Amino acid sequence: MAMNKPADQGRGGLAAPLPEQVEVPLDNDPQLLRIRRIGKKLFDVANCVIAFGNTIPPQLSSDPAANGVETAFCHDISLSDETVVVHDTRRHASLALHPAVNGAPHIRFYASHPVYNQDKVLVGNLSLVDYTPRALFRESERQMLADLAGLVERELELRSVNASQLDLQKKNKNLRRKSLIDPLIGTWNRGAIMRILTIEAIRCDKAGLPLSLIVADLDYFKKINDTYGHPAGDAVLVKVASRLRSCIRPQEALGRYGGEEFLIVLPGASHATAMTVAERMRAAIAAQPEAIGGTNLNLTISAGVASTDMFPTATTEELISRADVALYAAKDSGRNKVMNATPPDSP
Ligand SMILES: Nc1nc2c(ncn2[C@@H]2O[C@H](COP(=O)(O)OP(=O)(O)OP(=O)(O)O)[C@@H](O)[C@H]2O)c(=O)[nH]1
Repeated sequence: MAMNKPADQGRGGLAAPLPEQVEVPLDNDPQLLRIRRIGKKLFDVANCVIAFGNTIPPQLSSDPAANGVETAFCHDISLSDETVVVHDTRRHASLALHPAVNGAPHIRFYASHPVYNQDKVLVGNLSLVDYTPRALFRESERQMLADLAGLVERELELRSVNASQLDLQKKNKNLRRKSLIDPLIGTWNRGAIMRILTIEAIRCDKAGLPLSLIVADLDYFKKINDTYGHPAGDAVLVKVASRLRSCIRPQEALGRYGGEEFLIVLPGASHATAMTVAERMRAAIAAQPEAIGGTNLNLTISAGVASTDMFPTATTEELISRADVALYAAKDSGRNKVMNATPPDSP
């Protein structure tokens, strides 16, 4: 019997402890199944098994190329960092005692080659199993077995690269999201809402649709801060943002334009529609007091509305400043009001 290294330990008696966190593929990974099928055909053996250090052996695999008993047998043998060839298992000290050797399906031949991950950590073995002993396992066959194990390693590497890429994409997405969202109230921040306004203005212009915007501002907010403290003021901003958000549709956007000033972009909305939305917002805030830190606070907003159907040639900046003028008119006329920006000669 020629053998490079005795496969004489059960899974519980590994010579070297397995790394805890080794990424291992699933047993029914299609790429690995393909490699196993090639191995089976190439070496004309009963089975080609890829056993990973920390996977549970699939006793009943759905894979037609796999045989549960042989797979379990290969999982029972400790990982080896060298090529192992057992020409006849009946003559091997410990394998001869294995139930799959001294009983059905009477495994007689076993060969394996180590599989490393990209960190050069031993993670598994690619093994061949057959029912008849083999007198010979040539050097060229050892080389082919090593090449096959190399294909498995390549798969692991690809898998790891894909996972890192996905992770990076996720992180980028989160970072991008963070750069667009106001950290306190969770609406678009000023930069993001301005970008949305620019994009929507171009889109509506091309489509021949109107575009409206609302600038809404909390009334007497300084008094809330002064009376109840800045954290209470922050809580008010969060609640108000939530009520405003409930008044708009998904294709409309709410952003924090300044401290307690909100910009709402309404693509496709006419001036009349925008006035209705702004009035709905005003009513939603004034409808009932907000409980902040055990105190019921009566809140109101004032709002100014400007639309391209009233100012067809206005730039987005001009529209905002028109809405701002209307907002201050609403403040001047007593607050808790909505005012519209109209051209000087309109009724
Ligand atoms: N708590 C809190 N306060 C803020 C924040 N940003 C701005 N403010 C405060 O908002 C207040 C705005 O005050 P003013 O501009 O006088 O407005 P106002 O008191 O609402 O008065 P009117 O708008 O005229 O009704 C200031 O006290 C700012 O410090 C914030 O993020 N959190």
